[in-house]
Amino acid sequence: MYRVAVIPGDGIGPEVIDGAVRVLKAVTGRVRFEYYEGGVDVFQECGSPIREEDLEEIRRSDAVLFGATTTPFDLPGYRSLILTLRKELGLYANLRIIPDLRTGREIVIVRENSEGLYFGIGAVVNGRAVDVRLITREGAERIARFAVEQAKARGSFITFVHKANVLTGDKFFRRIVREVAGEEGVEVRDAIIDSFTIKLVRNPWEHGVILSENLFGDILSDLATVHAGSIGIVPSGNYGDGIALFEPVHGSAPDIAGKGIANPIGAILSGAMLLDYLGLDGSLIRAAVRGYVVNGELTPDMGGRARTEDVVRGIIGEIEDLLSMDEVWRDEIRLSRLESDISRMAG
Ligand SMILES: NC(=O)c1ccc[n+]([C@@H]2O[C@H](COP(=O)([O-])OP(=O)(O)OC[C@H]3O[C@@H](n4cnc5c(N)ncnc54)[C@H](O)[C@@H]3O)[C@@H](O)[C@H]2O)c1
Ligand SMILES: CC(C)[C@H](C(=O)O)[C@@H](O)C(=O)O
Ligand SMILES: [Mg+2]
Repeated sequence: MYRVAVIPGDGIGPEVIDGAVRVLKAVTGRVRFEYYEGGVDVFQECGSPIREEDLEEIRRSDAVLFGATTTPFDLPGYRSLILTLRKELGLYANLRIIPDLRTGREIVIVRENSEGLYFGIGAVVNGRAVDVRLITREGAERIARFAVEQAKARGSFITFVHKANVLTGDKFFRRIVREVAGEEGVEVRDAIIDSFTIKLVRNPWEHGVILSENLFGDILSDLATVHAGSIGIVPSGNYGDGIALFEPVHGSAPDIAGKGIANPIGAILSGAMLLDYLGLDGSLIRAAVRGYVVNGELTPDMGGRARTEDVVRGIIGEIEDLLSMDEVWRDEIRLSRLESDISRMAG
């Protein structure tokens, strides 16, 4: 039995995580879910966005499923819960997979998740504000290795997106990426961040594994979601050398929170990534999602009138249909919907 720490968060976080957990329970009985609070309310109670005793328990879990929390712009001393968890759990690699659910194509983004402008050295002194953009050799090497493994698993290459024509840190980062990839025989293509945004908008599927520094990856991954049809369907995995955390790329969406219309698919596909990480099989969830998207009613962010609950029930229904089929026919259906999984398995 695996133990998964669930942190729903606030806004639409609880709404979409509820659906993701129900879908996970529909495909496996091998996961036990433990729930934890986190965010501004906990901060106001104890001065941290997550209680220390809860963090200790989370550290001992097999994986984390995270919703989203709202980050106030100006709450003195507050640091976003997701940034706190990435730091405390050592999650230095952020894998964001933007799916075209109708064709199986994917935009794969590997975002460095621990350094850059997020390292957290910032101050305002005598009317001057400064934020340090830190790139370390250790940080650059480990994310380069992560991207190399992703590229090799896909028989692909790396597009390193940077501003090395201006920034010292990116000149340094670029040299290390090329060193590491060269040792493994993986091709690295250069892309300069400003002009690359045009390529990502116009020609999104041909960039192999997109690797970039933290803030660039944050921006590129939201931009890329337009090619999925909605930010609401994009999953992600935060990985380190131990535990991993899975979350939809979107945020707490205060503008639609409580309306029952949040798209749960990003959280559900994050659950599929979590099963893969545990060594279980996430592909049944992906097949069910793709089956539902082709035939079912979608939420308003994708032009439909469905409610969150309709989509969750529809995907669970797809899972039940797949599970009711005999093994051969189920695999036929499952694999026919999962070109990207097949190509990944084929290496
Ligand atoms: N992992 C996290 O905790 C996380 C990630 C991103 C943003 N945030 C926080 O969320 C808050 C809002 O941020 P934002 O507005 O920039 O980004 P957001 O992703 O919350 O919302 C952007 C837009 O996309 C829509 N949207 C997002 N997810 C959706 C879904 N599942 N279904 C349907 N529509 C969806 C929203 O309604 C909104 O119009 C901020 O406080 C931000 O800090 C948290
Ligand atoms: C909420 C915010 C701190 C976070 C980030 O900037 O990484 C979010 O935008 C994300 O993409 O996970
Ligand atoms: Mg972001």
